[in-house]
Amino acid sequence: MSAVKVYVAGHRGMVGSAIARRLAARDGVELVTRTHAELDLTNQVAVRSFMAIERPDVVILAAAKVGGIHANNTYPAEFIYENLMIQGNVIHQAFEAGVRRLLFLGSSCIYPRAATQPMREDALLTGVLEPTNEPYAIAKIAGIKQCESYNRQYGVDYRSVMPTNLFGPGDNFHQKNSHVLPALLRRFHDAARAGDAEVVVWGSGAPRREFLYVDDMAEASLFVMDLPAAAYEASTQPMLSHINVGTGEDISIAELAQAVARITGFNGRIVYDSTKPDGTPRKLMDVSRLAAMGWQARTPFEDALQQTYRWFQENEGRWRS
Ligand SMILES: NC(=O)C1=CN([C@@H]2O[C@H](COP(=O)(O)OP(=O)(O)OC[C@H]3O[C@@H](n4cnc5c(N)ncnc54)[C@H](OP(=O)(O)O)[C@@H]3O)[C@@H](O)[C@H]2O)C=CC1
Ligand SMILES: C[C@H]1O[C@H](OP(=O)(O)OP(=O)(O)OC[C@H]2O[C@@H](n3cnc4c(=O)[nH]c(N)nc43)[C@H](O)[C@@H]2O)[C@@H](O)[C@@H](O)C1=O
Repeated sequence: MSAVKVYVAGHRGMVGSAIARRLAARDGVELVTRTHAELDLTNQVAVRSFMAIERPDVVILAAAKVGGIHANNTYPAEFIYENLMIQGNVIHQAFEAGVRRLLFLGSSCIYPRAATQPMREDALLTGVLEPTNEPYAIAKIAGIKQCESYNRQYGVDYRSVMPTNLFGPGDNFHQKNSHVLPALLRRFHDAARAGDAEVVVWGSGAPRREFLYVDDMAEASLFVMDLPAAAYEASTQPMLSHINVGTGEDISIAELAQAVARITGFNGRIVYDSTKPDGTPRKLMDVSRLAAMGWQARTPFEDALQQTYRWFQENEGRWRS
């Protein structure tokens, strides 16, 4: 039997690399990858030519313009333009090249800012989005709807998973553009090493977030991708094809800061900078649909935090330039 050819878009990113590692360990999989420098996914002609030549059997779309609250709020044009282009090109050109199965990675920010907690899949398009990341969320919603539209019109099998906030080895530890967890690991680590008296955390500390370890996310992605078509369809309602991925548990940013202080050995004061935005007050996923299908997160938060911190310490150099 010939190998299944799987193209992972974004294979050097945090999630894409975790997915690629799992796929590489599987028998019967031929992994296809291109770096950003080799293939700019915003370039329609290049993506068309790549798909026509490679003709993968399956596409996993983990490439995107990604960042935390500051990056989303500061570069909204890049977040909407690049994500719409990447998705539009990859999904459409995959279809043109005969790809029958595709997995699109969205985000929990697709749900309204004031969505009932925990957020069920059918909360989509029921209210106003969080302003700090609306352009990114609109692009992600368009990605879900593009997959649904091709399924409806052409009978292909394009699936969507909506991850909660992710973290782990390979994360982005940029001082401003990263998400909160890597940002705090770095800041508290630096403060502990320098013997600083205090560390500043953005916002009020009150917002609540749900954090999923990237290896669990990679496992969930392949779990959803591998489901037989009937099982996937049965789990989704018509016009509601996306599936939440998370732990089903959240913590406040203040609790996160305390956990990071513990792990990095910081004993000083934690102060809150109220000039920085809080963003969505709470983003807790309802993960009952995925649980009913047979998957749940398994890496304990403290273990995952330790592993991420270890990875940061081993790779610190790349963030110091
Ligand atoms: N991290 C998180 O907390 C969450 C992530 N997600 C989603 O999961 C997916 C993966 O995110 P994550 O791994 O964290 O992100 P990363 O930033 O770590 O990885 C994104 C990857 O996409 C590549 N990429 C970006 N733009 C282009 C382009 N124009 N052409 C080719 N490649 C490109 C990047 O390459 P390069 O670095 O070389 O530019 C990188 O390899 C995304 O869809 C994201 O929206 C959803 C919820 C939460
Ligand atoms: C995954 C998700 O990520 C983004 O949304 P977000 O959850 O709001 O992202 P965040 O991780 O950057 O912040 C979470 C909370 O934490 C607070 N916070 C404290 N101190 C720091 C800090 O130092 N850095 C950051 N980034 N946040 C901090 C921050 O003020 C906020 O209250 C989306 O834009 C979009 O990308 C998306 O889908």
